Amino acid sequence: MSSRLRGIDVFDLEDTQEETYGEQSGPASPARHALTRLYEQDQRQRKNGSRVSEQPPDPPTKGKPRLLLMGQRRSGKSSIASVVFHKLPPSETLYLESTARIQKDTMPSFMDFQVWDFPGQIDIFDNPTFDIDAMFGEIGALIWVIDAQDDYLEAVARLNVTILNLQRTYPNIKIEVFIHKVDGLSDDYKLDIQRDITIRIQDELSDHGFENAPVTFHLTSIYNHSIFEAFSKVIQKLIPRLGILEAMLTNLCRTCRFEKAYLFDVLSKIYIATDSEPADMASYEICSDYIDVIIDVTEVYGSWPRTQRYKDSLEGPPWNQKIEDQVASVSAESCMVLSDGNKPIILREVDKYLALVAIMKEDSYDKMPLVNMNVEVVVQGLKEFFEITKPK
Ligand SMILES: Nc1nc2c(ncn2[C@@H]2O[C@H](COP(=O)(O)OP(=O)(O)OP(=O)(O)O)[C@@H](O)[C@H]2O)c(=O)[nH]1
Repeated sequence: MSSRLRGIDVFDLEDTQEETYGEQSGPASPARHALTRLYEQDQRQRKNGSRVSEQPPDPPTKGKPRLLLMGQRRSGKSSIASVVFHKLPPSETLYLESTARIQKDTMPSFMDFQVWDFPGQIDIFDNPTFDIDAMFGEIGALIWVIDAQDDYLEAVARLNVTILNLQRTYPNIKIEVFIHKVDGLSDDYKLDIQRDITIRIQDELSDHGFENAPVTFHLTSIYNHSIFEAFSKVIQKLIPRLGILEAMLTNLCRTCRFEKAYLFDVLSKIYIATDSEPADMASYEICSDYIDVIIDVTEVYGSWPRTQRYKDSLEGPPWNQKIEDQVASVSAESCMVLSDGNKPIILREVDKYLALVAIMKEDSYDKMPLVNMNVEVVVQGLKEFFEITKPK
């Protein structure tokens, strides 16, 4: 087993005896077990040149996973894509023009997915020029956007036709219904709409013999974090072995006494995993806003590349060690702590796309060196996870 993987051992703040890296003597955590199994499986696979599969994940996709945004005209598809993936301020979506042709966007992110924005007026099943197989063959998820502030009966009817057409040939396609523009609607009204739409879709599907079609509903708006939360849930379904990531974060929270930890895709601010405590909007918002603070600060002050001379002086006497061996985090500049009230927040870059953000409890602050060490160990584990699970 590689030393890096062995480093998945984390150090409990309760037990300050265990402050050195090394073999863990006590019982291993579920995350460690899972990652070890995954690692060994990967080693076997490399040796045999074949895939050894204990629990087969979703069928591998050849290209980049694709998210298709569909729905009626003016339902808000382009606004969603622009706000989430291009940082357009929500108020500026008022000036977006209607989409005339399919917009294909490749998102540079930890999993390099594509977002296709369909014009509302197109009915792909009515139009023989569309190659349905090329479109849906390697799809990650179909996101159907319904304008909750408008009459939605026609949108629901079109969605039903689409699901029925797809279920016969592509039964595994994940269908995500965004009941959108719910800002300004009362909580009771939102839930009434969601219930009504859900019943209409499920009744239609069961009339045609599809009882358990994979359809999920989300209440969304571009004017708050709900759209990011919904995309997070959609993307998480595309991550193979998400449970391992969640177990690693849960373990980190337990050992460092963090209240909540999120693994973020920094560009889109979608969170791709969190610990097992229930995710609440407030903690997501504060962690996501904190990423903005860090990005803004970096934009103002720039990153801080060390000159070779400075590096040589740091690595020389009295330390006589490589910088990487001297600090807990190689990219120490992105490891910062801010205090929000009495709860510090820690952000640690994982790679150029991902960052780990956690809300700490008050009393964990005085054990910062140990916290840093645990975070570093988990970050190395995360890197290893993505190395092993990335499509080959
Ligand atoms: N209140 C509110 N308005 C929204 C929201 N999302 C989008 N809109 C508005 O809805 C209008 C239509 O948005 P678009 O993104 O152009 O809709 P579209 O689905 O791409 O439309 P087509 O390109 O014609 O298919 C714009 O004026 C947006 O500002 C939302 O969450 N809440």
